[in-house]
Formats: sequence, C-alpha cells, structure tokens
Amino acid sequence: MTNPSDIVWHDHAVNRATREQNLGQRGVVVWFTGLSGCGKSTVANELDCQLSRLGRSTMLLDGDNIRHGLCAPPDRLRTEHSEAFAARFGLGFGSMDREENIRRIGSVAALMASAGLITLTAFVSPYRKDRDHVRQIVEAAGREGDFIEVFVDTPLAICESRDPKGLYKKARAGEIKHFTGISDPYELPENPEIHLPGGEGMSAAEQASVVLRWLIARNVFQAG
Ligand SMILES: Nc1ncnc2c1ncn2[C@@H]1O[C@H](COP(=O)(O)OS(=O)(=O)O)[C@@H](OP(=O)(O)O)[C@H]1O
Ligand SMILES: Nc1ncnc2c1ncn2[C@@H]1O[C@H](COP(=O)(O)OP(=O)(O)O)[C@@H](O)[C@H]1O
Repeated sequence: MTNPSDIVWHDHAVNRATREQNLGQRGVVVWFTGLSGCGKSTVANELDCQLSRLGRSTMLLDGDNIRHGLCAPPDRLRTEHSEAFAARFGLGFGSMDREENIRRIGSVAALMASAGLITLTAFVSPYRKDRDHVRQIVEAAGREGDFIEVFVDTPLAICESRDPKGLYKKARAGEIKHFTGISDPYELPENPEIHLPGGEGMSAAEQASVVLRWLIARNVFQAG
C-alpha cells in the first residue's frame, strides 16, 4: 500500500498569484449544474465566447466531452486496455461512478483555476455532496469564492420536450437506466452563487451575460 506521507506536495517557483497577475484575472471555477437538456453546455459555451471576446483566458469542460477521455466508460476503455482495466477505471452513471466522475473533473478544474484560468464546467453533477466536495477541492487550492455554483433551473418538462439527444425518450422506454430526473435523482442546489431560471424566458446569451456581469461585479477581472 502507498503510505500517503510518501507522496509529498511540491511547491513550485511560479506561484498562483504570479500566474493570475500575468493573465490579469482571478482563476475561478464556474460550475454549471442542472438536468440533462437544461442548457448547461449552451450557456457555458456562450459565456466562454463572451469572455474570449473580452480577451480573457478561459477553459470549458463539458460532460459529454470529458466522458470521451478523462472519464471514459468501460466500452471505450476496453478498445485499448484490458477488460479488468476497463471494468476498474471506466465510468458509467451509477452514484459512485458519478462521484468519481465529478471528483476527477473537480481536481482538474482546480488545477486550471490555479493556472489563473476562468474555468467553465458543465456537468449534471446531481449529488449535492459531490458538488460540495468540488467546492472544497477548488477553494483549498486557492481561496474562498473561487468556486461559483450556477444552477440552470430548467423544469424537467422543458428539458424533456427539448430532448436533443433523444435520451429522455430512451429513458422513458427503460432503455437507459439511472437517467437523471427520470430514474435517478437530481438534488437541487440549496444556495448556488447564481440561480438561472431556465425555461424559454431568457436566451442562452442572456443567461450567459447574467453570469458575466456577476464575474465582473466580483472583480474576477477588470472589464474595459
Ligand atoms: N443515465 C444518465 N443520466 C444523465 N445523463 C446521461 C445518462 N446517460 C447519458 N447521459 C448523458 O451524459 C451527460 C451527463 O454526463 P455528466 O458527466 O454531466 O453526468 S454526471 O455529472 O456524472 O451526473 C448528459 O449530457 P447533458 O445532456 O449535456 O447534460 C447526458 O446527455
Ligand atoms: N436559454 C435557452 N432557451 C432556449 N433553448 C435553449 C436555451 N439554452 C439551451 N437551449 C437548447 O436546449 C437544448 C439543450 O441544451 P444543452 O446546452 O445541450 O443542455 P445540457 O448541456 O444541459 O444538456 C439545446 O437544443 C439548446 O439549444
């Protein structure tokens, strides 16, 4: 067994403050959470564009994309690794798999924020304890306020009516197990930094601008 004390943290010559100063911004994690189809990816992508147009340094991490690599499912891993490897490290949608998915992403997002990036993440992340754990990881790597939870609160009926990938239809037909909102829980954020009422009232660009204004108001970077 590896003794935790055998793994020693290395402080680097270039620290976070220098990296943030060089970029002229504060490294943060903007954590979009909500049901499948609520608009997380679209709003995060819109915000990424708005920040990029202002010359900010950003990165966007998205559920579907990360599940092609860092958090790939067993089926994808077994094409290049052993069956035992795929079974051990591949991630599905059971509660423990989602816990590990979010733990890995939270750790990577914390590293990106430590590099001074405005790191946007769009994951269902249905379990409150998992989101809270990411908050701890991110703020332990930096300081309080580095983790910004954004709840995209689109009603299930609207998410299901959109169903851009046909997953709700499959879930209703029992073809997908543990589908969030249908056969798996989504634990509502109790006190998100930003609550975006979903539905059709605001465009994704308008929702993204709400987050942008929040970031500017809290001096994550100086606009203009
Ligand atoms: N069972 C089940 N439950 C929920 N979502 C499912 C499931 N199976 C596949 N998908 C698709 O995977 C995307 C969610 O992946 P995430 O990594 O964000 O999920 S989680 O944070 O680990 O809960 C999610 O993408 P988005 O629609 O962009 O949210 C779904 O399209
Ligand atoms: N504010 C909005 N108003 C109307 N449609 C939206 C809005 N935000 C996203 N959409 C649409 O909803 C669907 C799901 O958006 P997506 O970003 O893929 O959701 P998620 O990443 O949460 O699964 C897409 O077709 C997208 O164009």
